[in-house]
Amino acid sequence: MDWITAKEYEDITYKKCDGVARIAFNRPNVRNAFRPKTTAELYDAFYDAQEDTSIGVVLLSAEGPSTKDGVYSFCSGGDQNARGHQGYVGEDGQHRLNILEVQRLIRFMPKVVIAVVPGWAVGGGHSLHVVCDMSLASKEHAIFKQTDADVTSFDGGYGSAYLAKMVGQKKAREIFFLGRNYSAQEAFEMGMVNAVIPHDELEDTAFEWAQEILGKSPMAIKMLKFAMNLTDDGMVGQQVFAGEATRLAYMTEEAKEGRNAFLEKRKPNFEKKWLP
Ligand SMILES: CC(C)(COP(=O)(O)OP(=O)(O)OC[C@H]1O[C@@H](n2cnc3c(N)ncnc32)[C@H](O)[C@@H]1OP(=O)(O)O)[C@@H](O)C(=O)NCCC(=O)NCCSC(=O)CCC(=O)c1ccccc1C(=O)O
Repeated sequence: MDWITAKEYEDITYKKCDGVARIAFNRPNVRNAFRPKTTAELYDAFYDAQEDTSIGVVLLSAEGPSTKDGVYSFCSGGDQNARGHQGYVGEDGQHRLNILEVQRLIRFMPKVVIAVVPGWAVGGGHSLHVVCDMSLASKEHAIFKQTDADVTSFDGGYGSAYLAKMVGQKKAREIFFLGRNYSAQEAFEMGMVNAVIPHDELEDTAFEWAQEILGKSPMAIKMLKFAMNLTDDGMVGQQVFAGEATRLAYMTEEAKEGRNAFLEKRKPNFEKKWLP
């Protein structure tokens, strides 16, 4: 693959190649924990990928391993060193909880987002893989773990409630209440990982999955993602789906007549096309 750096950041890497964007955590020595700078950079890169019409699939991955001990990680959640009294403290001294904005962008963007999990996926890092459309995990190194209840944190949205839709209520409660480690194979058997891949093939496989998706109809993929989100996302899910339906309606002759009639200050002529 001929990855081209799309933008330079401090806490993440951001590259593009053949319709695929790869956004990767780049703090491997702290198991890719995120601080406010990281979440701001993630949001910026995801937004760029959303707006780039040449991009259809985004891989959320991670650089590594740690130069300290050779351990691989996807993300270990919020950086506990940056955690202050009311959130995570950025360089400007403000306390923020803005990983949830990143989650919403992943959830609502009209492109497929695949979590590529090379190692630890823990706490808020676990929630991030849950909110992605699909997850691929390293056979040898991926470990899934929820530590929220150890550090008085609780992702009460996609990280837990949506996880429960995925793996079932009893299993989701076990994951959160006991905080155990689960292998890639166990995560696959629970239904929260799509495939277990030999570590050396993980990134190539993710790229191949992305290329398969890119061969499909962009409109159909987008509408399918939004349709599958809809029932779990309530009125916002309906809004996102209906927004795309409105775009489709705009493309009809009927919509053009409505717009033209307004601009020409006349009554619209909809030609009585009430389809059965
Ligand atoms: C991930 C571990 C299980 C890995 O264990 P191990 O392999 O033994 O490595 P360690 O020796 O523990 O770690 C190596 C090195 O990394 C540092 N480190 C690891 N994780 C973090 C972290 N999260 N923050 C800061 N530093 C970290 C560790 O200190 C070591 O450093 P050395 O200097 O080398 O000693 C294990 O590391 C582990 O359990 N990590 C902590 C996992 C955790 O509890 N994460 C936080 C969960 S809460 C969360 O993620 C916030 C969620 C959230 O963001 C949110 C939720 C709801 C609403 C809003 C928000 C929001 O926006 O904030």
